[in-house]
Amino acid sequence: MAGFFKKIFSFGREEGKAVQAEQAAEKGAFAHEHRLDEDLAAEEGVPVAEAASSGDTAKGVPDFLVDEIEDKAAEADEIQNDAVKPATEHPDEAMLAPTAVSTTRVEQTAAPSRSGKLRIGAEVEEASEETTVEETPQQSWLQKLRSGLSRSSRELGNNLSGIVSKRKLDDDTLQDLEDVLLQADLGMETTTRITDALSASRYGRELTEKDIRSVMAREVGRVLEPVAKPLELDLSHKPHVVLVVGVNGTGKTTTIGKLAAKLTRGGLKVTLAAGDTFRAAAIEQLHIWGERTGSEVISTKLGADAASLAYDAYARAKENGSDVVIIDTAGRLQNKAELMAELEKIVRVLRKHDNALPHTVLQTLDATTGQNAMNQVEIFRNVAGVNGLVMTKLDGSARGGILVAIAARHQLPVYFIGVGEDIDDLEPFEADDFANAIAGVK
Ligand SMILES: Nc1nc2c(ncn2[C@@H]2O[C@H](COP(=O)(O)OP(=O)(O)OP(=O)(O)O)[C@@H](O)[C@H]2O)c(=O)[nH]1
Repeated sequence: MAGFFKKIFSFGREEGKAVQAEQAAEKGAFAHEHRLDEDLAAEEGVPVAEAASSGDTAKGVPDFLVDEIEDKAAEADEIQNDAVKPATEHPDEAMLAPTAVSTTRVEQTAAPSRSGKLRIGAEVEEASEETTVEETPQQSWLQKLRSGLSRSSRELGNNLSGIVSKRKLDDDTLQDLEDVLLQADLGMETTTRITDALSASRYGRELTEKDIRSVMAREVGRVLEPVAKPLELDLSHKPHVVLVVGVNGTGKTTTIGKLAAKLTRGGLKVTLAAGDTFRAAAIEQLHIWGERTGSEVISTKLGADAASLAYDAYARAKENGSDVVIIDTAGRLQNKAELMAELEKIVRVLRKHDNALPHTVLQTLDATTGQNAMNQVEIFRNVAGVNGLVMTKLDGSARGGILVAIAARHQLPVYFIGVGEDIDDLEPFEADDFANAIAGVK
């Protein structure tokens, strides 16, 4: 037995150990029957030219992505056992009429009232609450990140050793290096930064793999540093509304659960809205997260209007005094145009309450999908006004280079990374740790 101090308002990586025993018991409760190995994001390399010839039906959405999501929706429909009904289209007035909303009410321990701005990921307060939870040896999040990114780093190493063996840095070496860095999904901007920095300091001199890795870590760190920001919740407009969007299977619901756990442990009152009305399992999954985190869950029947549910959830969260309401959304509908229309509608309808809603639009990206994640950001940013990212599955066979390319292109804050399926596996994003892991620098 080992006692330790539980940090109540830290929202960081230290707290959370106190629920390990509970997690262990609950682990496995999630069937994950909807694991989407073949989600849209896995389909990489769709030629833009080929796709450009198809019709575009959603505002600001490249045609090839319309096709991709439509294809995935068709595939998913075949394998899905859920009895899916089409989302009903309501005129706005009808939509705002009361709907059959169900809630899971959960006993919450009395939480201190919070106000002002809170940074999620930073320590806010520490309490000396002794716990008696057995500490089980666990991989640290950094180990998980490193092992997740080891594939990227190992591939890079193999390619680099071919380039640098007994060669002085010349134009050919720089060209080879550029190819290797682009293959690692780092994107042209960051690749050029790295080759320019090496050229400036080592042109004509012998170059080792270690030299390249250390310049790479430094330059990637510089690209990531501006986007590594903690999520800020402004509780002056209680509840702070977080809309979570992303392609199916990228980890929206799981991330919502993990985030709710951080917030409730920090003394905040959270309401969850099951806005993925397309899939019964998603609604069920959110209810389980609600129970685990002591959050009230607002849901409705399968196939019901998601915008209406979001509208009702906000009203309920205001009524129940929530600090934060987190809204799940579908990652897939019958087709891509519908998905985009639904997201636009959720935003439009939420704004009937308050034009500033939603305050935060988080997009989840699956780190194992590589280049396609860039396309996903382009789409969801246009349609849903994404203003922050979470990269999930960095513990898996991650292809983390794309996060660097996305940071360089979009400069959207990366609030968290997902490093596992457990409740504690959501970590604040830290630029240097990530840069070192991807460059394979200790
Ligand atoms: N290894 C790992 N798995 C994760 C992580 N985040 C989510 N997952 C898993 O990824 C799968 C999909 O996660 P969900 O949260 O259901 O994804 P979603 O985006 O809500 O999917 P839809 O409801 O289909 O739109 C589940 O099996 C999760 O447990 C992570 O950081 N690491």
